[in-house]
Amino acid sequence: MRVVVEEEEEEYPSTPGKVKVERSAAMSRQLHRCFASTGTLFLWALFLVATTATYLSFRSFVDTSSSRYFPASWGGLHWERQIRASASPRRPPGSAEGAGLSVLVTGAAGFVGAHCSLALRKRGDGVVGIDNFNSYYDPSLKKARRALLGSHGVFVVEGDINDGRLLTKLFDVVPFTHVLHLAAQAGVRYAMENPASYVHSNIAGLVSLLEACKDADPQPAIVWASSSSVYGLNDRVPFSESHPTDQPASLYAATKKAGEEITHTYNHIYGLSVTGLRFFTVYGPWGRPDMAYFSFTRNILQGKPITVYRGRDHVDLARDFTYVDDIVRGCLASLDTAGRSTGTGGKKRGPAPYRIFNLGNTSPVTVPTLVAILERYLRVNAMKHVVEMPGNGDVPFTHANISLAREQLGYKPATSLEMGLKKFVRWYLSYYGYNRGTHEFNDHYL
Ligand SMILES: O=C(O)[C@H]1O[C@H](OP(=O)(O)OP(=O)(O)OC[C@H]2O[C@@H](n3ccc(=O)[nH]c3=O)[C@H](O)[C@@H]2O)[C@H](O)[C@@H](O)[C@@H]1O
Repeated sequence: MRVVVEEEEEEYPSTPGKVKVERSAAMSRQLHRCFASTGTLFLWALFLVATTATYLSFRSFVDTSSSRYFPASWGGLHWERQIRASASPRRPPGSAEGAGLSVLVTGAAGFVGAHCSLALRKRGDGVVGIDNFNSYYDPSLKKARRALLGSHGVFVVEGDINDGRLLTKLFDVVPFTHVLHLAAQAGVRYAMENPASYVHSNIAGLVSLLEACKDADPQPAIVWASSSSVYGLNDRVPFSESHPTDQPASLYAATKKAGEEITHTYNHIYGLSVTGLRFFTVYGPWGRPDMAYFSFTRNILQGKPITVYRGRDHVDLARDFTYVDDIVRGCLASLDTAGRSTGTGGKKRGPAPYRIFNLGNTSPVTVPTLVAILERYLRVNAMKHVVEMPGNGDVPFTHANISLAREQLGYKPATSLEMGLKKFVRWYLSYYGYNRGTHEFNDHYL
């Protein structure tokens, strides 16, 4: 305050004689002050520009961080037209099954994803797929599945479910009625080699997808793939949905169990309709090369040994192997009975369904029996290395109780392992070709 008063006195001198000298001194002081204040202003301006630039670049980082990690192979008017066309239901007017669904299928170039997408398309539903075509197993098989889907009018976007911008865009372009979420890092034993990939796909990817779903308007109903592995060390058989699932035996199982809890949260807070399906060792044509039935077939045909795990006390391992067509019927029935999500704009408007079902075959078969069936169809004896099951996340057996799915979904598995493997082997030979000079194929059984 004092300083201001003194300055005012200097600017307006009370003694006229002193004016000239004092004025020039004052002017120089004023100039100096002016420069000083311009300097301050300049500094402030610089500071503001820098802050704005930092803010803008932060915003643009937040906005585009996903596209930095996921190079954009999507977008544009043509792309949007393809998405809309693929998502449009084509059921005949007045169809008994209603107007048709519009389904976003994640993991559409995967084994179950491709089968479900085709089945949905064949009955007239709209389907858009998304898949990141990762190299967990041969991506050329995924591309072949995509080509098959393309020939039936199903468009598959190459992208990752962790790419929030892509998901938001998809929901902007299409008001999907349902999401069939099958994208995941699968495989029980691989989790020891690459644990981060399970967290990336099965946890972070799931949350990213749920975020997009809860923000979408309308919110879709979600049907997604959990796993029989959530039963972990449970030894009550057959496995029922009411049994505890708090003792997973692998990180894979733990991420699927976490998925069940995470989806429950989104159902509770945002009113998303959620159906979790516990698949039991799904197999069939166009299957996954990392699974035992597939890799055994390949090795047997190539004359390479196979490793057969055995449980403690020489007890054979057993699985409730479930044929893919049965699983597809369970998935479609789940979509049809899902019930609506209730939220809009991220806000819950009322309670929404939260369901969990086992989808198994209800008749476990031992691994040696699986091998024997393959040997019979392939007419080649396998070179078997029988080793004790390593402590790598495997469980000794699985067996589904499917009463709940039967009652609520009308689910009724219809394919025995014998029948299903016959179809698988036929597909395998037609897809990969067969060297008749080396191994004669047993047509009698096929
Ligand atoms: O039911 C499920 O939820 C799971 O089913 C399969 O997991 P898994 O049952 O372990 O299927 P495979 O990897 O095909 O193994 C089948 C059986 O063959 C045995 N096996 C596997 C590989 C091998 O080299 N030797 C061998 O004896 C396994 O121990 C197991 O008992 C899938 O790989 C999982 O993605 C899925 O979630």
